[in-house]
Amino acid sequence: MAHLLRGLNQAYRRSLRIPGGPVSRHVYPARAPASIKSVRVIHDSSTNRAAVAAHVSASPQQESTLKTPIVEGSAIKAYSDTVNDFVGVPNIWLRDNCQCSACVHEVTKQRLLDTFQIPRDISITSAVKDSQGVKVAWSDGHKSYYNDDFLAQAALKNNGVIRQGLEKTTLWYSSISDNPPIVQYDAAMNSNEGLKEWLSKIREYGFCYVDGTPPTPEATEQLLERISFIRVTHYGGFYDFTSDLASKDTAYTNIALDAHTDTTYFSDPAGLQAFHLLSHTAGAGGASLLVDGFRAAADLQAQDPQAYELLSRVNVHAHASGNAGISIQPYRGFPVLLHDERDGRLAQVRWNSSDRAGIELPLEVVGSWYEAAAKWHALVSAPEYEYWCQLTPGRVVVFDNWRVMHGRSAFTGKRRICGGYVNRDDFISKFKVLKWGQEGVLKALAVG
Ligand SMILES: C[N+](C)(C)CCCC[C@H](N)C(=O)O
Ligand SMILES: O=C(O)CCC(=O)C(=O)O
Repeated sequence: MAHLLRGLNQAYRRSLRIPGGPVSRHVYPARAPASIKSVRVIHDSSTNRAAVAAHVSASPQQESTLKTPIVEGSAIKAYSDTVNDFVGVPNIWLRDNCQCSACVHEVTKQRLLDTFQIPRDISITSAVKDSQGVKVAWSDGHKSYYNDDFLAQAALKNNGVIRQGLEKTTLWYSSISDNPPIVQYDAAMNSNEGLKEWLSKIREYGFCYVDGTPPTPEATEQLLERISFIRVTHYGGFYDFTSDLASKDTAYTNIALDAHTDTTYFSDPAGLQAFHLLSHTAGAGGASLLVDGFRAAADLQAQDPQAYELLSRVNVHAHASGNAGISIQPYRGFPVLLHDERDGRLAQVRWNSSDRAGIELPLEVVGSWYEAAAKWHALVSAPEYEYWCQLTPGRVVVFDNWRVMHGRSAFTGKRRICGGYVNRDDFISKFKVLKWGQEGVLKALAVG
């Protein structure tokens, strides 16, 4: 066995070009980011499991925890949570990120400054600290002002919080059925506060119902457009479908669909997906399935780190080839568990056995991927992970297609569902501007 593992290991590492030792992945960063406020154990009554949810309080470094920058002569220093000390802010970076109206277009927020006209030996001729920030005079004659909270984030690792629109994360099992996240249609439609609450719940739980939605395609489409425009694909834009194979995909049939994420065949899978069951007549079945992929990933990582690593490192290809003249594939393969290279967080689950194409491993070792994938499949198809729900007219489910898998039971009769996809970046954009305001988001651009 040992020689087999060694051989597998060598072939596997060759194929993955992993230098040196094992790469361990974390659903959450190895180090608790400075912003972690609490780790709360949630006792899941139905399975008596202690489900640990690391509550990453994703608000940017609270003002109170941000460390005010230091001015020493003509040097400006920002606090680094890598070295736990203040470090010098490079002049070229600081000059390039001047926010004045000559350097940044006041309306478009785009850089007007020609970065490559900045003298390579640019220096600070004077730096004066006031209660809000630092006034800087440059050797090229330019004058800048930098807010404290801008400089305070400059050398922090976890600045992806705003960029990613990170919210606290609550992982769940099937017992989420006891108390699923719900908002009301009127609130989501009529106020930004209601819209923010809805998106915040999707960010926290990976899905949220919108109850009280008029059972029409028009109302459903308007609801989704509160978030952003609906993504058009080879299925069209806003979809209203039944089991008539109008599009050549098994979604347009009445067979059962195992837990999966959609559009794994796009380089950029849809960010949000929505379903609104408008009617189901003369038949039965067609229950909906949701599974928290981040919950399953956290448990796989704890139970079988090697399987987790394989699924995090081995690229898998996908395709959509049913419609005439179409065979869509991403420009490269992607792992089932895709991590943010910057902070190690699990960023995306890509799981769809129906649409899977090649597995990027030498044929002689491809069995290792199947073994790891079988462990994943065993988790995500276990009753404690499967949240079965029966959609009804008026209850729209919107879920994060990068985290939550979905499926359905087989059905008979005429079943009509409508909904749509929203791009990931458009979803996050809407959420973070609602949460931190345009200014708060703009201030974080230069720091990661
Ligand atoms: C458009 N609508 C949602 C009705 C169907 C899309 C088909 C999804 C495809 N099986 C996939 O897994 O990506
Ligand atoms: O019909 C359903 O309930 C779900 C269909 C589905 O999984 C999909 O469209 O991706």
